[in-house]
Amino acid sequence: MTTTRQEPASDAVRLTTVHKEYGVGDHAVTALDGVSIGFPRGTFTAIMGPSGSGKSTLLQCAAGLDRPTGGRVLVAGADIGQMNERQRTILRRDHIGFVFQAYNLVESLTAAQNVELPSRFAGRRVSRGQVADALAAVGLADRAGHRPGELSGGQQQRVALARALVTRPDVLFADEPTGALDTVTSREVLRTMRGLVDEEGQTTLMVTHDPVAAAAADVVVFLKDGRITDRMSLGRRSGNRDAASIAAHMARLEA
Ligand SMILES: Nc1ncnc2c1ncn2[C@@H]1O[C@H](COP(=O)(O)OP(=O)(O)OP(=O)(O)O)[C@@H](O)[C@H]1O
Repeated sequence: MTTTRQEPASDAVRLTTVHKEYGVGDHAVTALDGVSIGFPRGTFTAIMGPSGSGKSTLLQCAAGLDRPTGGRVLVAGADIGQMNERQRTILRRDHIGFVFQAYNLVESLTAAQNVELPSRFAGRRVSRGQVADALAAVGLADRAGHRPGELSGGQQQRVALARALVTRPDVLFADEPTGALDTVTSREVLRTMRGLVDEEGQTTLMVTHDPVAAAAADVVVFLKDGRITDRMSLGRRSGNRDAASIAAHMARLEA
């Protein structure tokens, strides 16, 4: 594909003047209005913005779950706009991991079986060793045989993380991964996600409403009315101070 040559080598995902409209005519809603941004490999980006600003739409377009109405999305060097539905499904299976607010674990299966099952359904076998490695990477090596009902909310979300990471995806997409968790378990999941970036170089994109969650990232991107308004680089993280600046920035956007 000739388009791949234009992708900077360091970006795992790149959006170029991406537009997304829902509906037509009088009912048309512009969810993304010319968004251009690259997500460098090995970095953790948080996407924030007021309700309806286009965060989930950006995530869905960047992950190949939805198609933009205009512009271009490159994931792992491939142009999503040039792909049919089947090719996008394969791209998601082989290159992308997802975590959502709801863990969506199967209650009757063990943690290890939950990690293994979706890949097998998608036609991609993962070995026992890969499952064990994924559980170890999220700090749950000793919980492989436990069922979801025997795990805390934070541990269940970490099983969902292991499930997303077992195929070693190029990019992990997380939509409000701590939205259903209390402060303590939320911190535990964020620490795990941060560790995966630092130790495994896991490129991660996370949508969140929570400034504390966003402070775990390297960069916070702010959206308003479908446009990127700002980008805050957190450099060496300083926890609460970053969360306070992020919250102040959000308050200005929502004013
Ligand atoms: N399937 C859809 N059909 C029509 N309009 C949609 C659809 N999905 C999103 N929208 C609209 O697109 C805009 C952006 O929505 P999006 O869900 O991306 O925002 P968000 O920032 O994630 O919001 P929230 O924080 O409330 O989840 C909103 O105006 C929303 O109403």
